[in-house]
Amino acid sequence: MVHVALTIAGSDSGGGAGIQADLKTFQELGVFGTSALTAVTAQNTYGVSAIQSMEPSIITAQIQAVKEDFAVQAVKTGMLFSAEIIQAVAAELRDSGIPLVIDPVMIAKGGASLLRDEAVDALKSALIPLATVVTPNIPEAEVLTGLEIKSESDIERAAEHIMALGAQSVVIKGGHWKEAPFAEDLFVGSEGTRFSVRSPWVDTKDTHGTGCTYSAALAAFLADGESLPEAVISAKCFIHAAIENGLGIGGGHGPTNHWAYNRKGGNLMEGVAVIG
Ligand SMILES: Nc1ncnc2c1ncn2[C@@H]1O[C@H](COP(=O)(O)OP(=O)(O)OP(=O)(O)O)[C@@H](O)[C@H]1O
Ligand SMILES: Cc1ncc(COP(=O)(O)O)c(N)n1
Repeated sequence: MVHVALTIAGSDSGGGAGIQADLKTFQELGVFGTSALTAVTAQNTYGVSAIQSMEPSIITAQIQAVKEDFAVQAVKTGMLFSAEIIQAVAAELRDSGIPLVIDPVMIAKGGASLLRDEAVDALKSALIPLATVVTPNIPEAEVLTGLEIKSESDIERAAEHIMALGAQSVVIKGGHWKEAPFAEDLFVGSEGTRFSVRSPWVDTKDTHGTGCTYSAALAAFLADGESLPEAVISAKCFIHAAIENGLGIGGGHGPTNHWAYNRKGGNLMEGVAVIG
């Protein structure tokens, strides 16, 4: 049976992040990708030059159209931009019973804001409580928790804080913590499940869309029936292969390689280790 996943996210004209990255990832992982577009960005590997968000009503209509026709097995959210959009998305996902990956996208690599400041409260109160898993990077975890993250114990404290907002589990991604010996993500789940997944650092500027690609892979592996801890490990393998085999296109922060995982045979743990 073909599994179906839904991404609710913004468009990146440059194709490396956003809904484009999500659909490429779903496709590579054999999951049928559907989408609800929240915003259009004019964007390339140098940055974002314009943003136009969608009316909440057309976002609601897209989600309903997909849900009415398909048995959606996992949903991921990316760029949501405003409190109104977050409320509209939350209304459609509440009580849906579908595993939900929330990537709390806030700032694009070039510095553009993809979430209005006043929308952070809505994210925390309306959407995060619905999450199967929330996947902040370290700056996003700082905004969500109000904590300054400077150490491993700060990362653990931030994870607990996000769980206290009502999320079932959290992955704090370590891609921005360059002083750490590994690119290491911490998973904290219900009933005390806790482990880290690490890979060697890849020395590259081509990391545009890593967060989107990672959370889309996590949703795809969940749609495919993996348990949450399994999907967290598999998604790390997918993103590590994608970063390690960069495409070398674009003059700024280039996209990652969505083909790499399968071209290297899929289901690979190469370089990835689970700790704890
Ligand atoms: N240079 C790198 N080498 C290896 N792994 C990396 C590197 N950069 C990020 N990662 C991994 O990529 C995934 C995404 O992490 P990151 O913290 O970069 O997310 P993000 O900040 O949401 O993405 P972006 O910076 O593109 O917005 C994580 O699994 C992280 O460990
Ligand atoms: C439309 C859109 N959505 C999300 C991101 C962030 O990308 P990421 O955090 O994956 O690099 C982006 N640059 N553009």
